[in-house]
Amino acid sequence: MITVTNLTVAYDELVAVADVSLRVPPGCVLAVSGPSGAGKSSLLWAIAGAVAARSGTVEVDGLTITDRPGAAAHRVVLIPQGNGLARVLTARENLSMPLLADRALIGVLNRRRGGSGDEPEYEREDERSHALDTVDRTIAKALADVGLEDSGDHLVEELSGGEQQRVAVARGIAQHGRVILADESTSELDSTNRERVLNLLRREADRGAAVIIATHDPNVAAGADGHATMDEGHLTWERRL
Ligand SMILES: Nc1ncnc2c1ncn2[C@@H]1O[C@H](COP(=O)(O)OP(=O)(O)OP(=O)(O)O)[C@@H](O)[C@H]1O
Repeated sequence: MITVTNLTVAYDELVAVADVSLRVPPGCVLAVSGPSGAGKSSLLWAIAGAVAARSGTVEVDGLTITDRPGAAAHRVVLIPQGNGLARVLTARENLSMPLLADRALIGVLNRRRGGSGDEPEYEREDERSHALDTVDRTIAKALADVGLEDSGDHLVEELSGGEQQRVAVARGIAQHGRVILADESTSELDSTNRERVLNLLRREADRGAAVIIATHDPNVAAGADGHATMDEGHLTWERRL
C-alpha cells in the first residue's frame, strides 16, 4: 500500500507537488496525467525516496520513506523517465545491477544476523552460484517479457529509443517490487509494445504490487484502475481507485 499524506515537494521557491494525498492499494494501477511541469515526476521521485518531502509523508506498507536506499531496500522500484540506463553497459548488465545489489544487501543482513556468514565456505559458494543462477534466469525472463530476449548482450547505446525504454521496463519488473513507479514508460513505444508494457505492469499489480504510471497518453490512463491529474502540483481525481 502506498500512502501519501499531505505531501509537498519544493525546489527552493518552486512548489512541484502541493499538499497531495493519495492511497494505492496492492493490486491496483493508478495513472497520473497532467501537463508538462505539473509535478508528476516529482511525485514519483518522492514516493521512491529520490527527492525529499518539504512536508507531509510517504509510507509503503507502513514504512516511512525518507531516502532512496531505504526505499530501494523496501522494494520501491522506479522506472525513470528517459530510462536511466547506463549507456556503455549491455542490457543484461543494466538489469543485473539492482539485482546483484539486492543480493549483496541480503548477504550483509544475513551475516549481521549471524546467518550465512557463519556457514562453511563450500555452502556459501553453493549459495552464491545458486543466487547468480537465479539472477540470470530473472534477467532472461524479464528481457523475454519485453520482447528483447536476443538483445541482452547489446550495449544500451546500440539500441533504439523504444528498445531502451523496454530495457528500462525489464529492469523494473525484474526487481519484483512492492511498488512500481513507471514514469512515462510507454512514451516511445509503438502500439504493440505499449500494450505489451501495460500488460506487464498489470501483471505486476496482479502479483500484488501497487503501481503508479505517470503518462500523457489518454489510452494508458483509461486502462488504469484509477486516474488522477496534476496541475501546478495539485492533484485532482478524474476516477478514484
Ligand atoms: N531538480 C529540480 N530542480 C529544480 N526544479 C525542478 C527539478 N525537478 C523538477 N523541477 C521543476 O518542478 C516542476 C515539476 O517538474 P516535474 O518533472 O515533476 O513535472 P512533470 O509533470 O513530470 O513534467 P513532464 O511531463 O514534462 O515530465 C517543473 O517546473 C520543473 O521545472
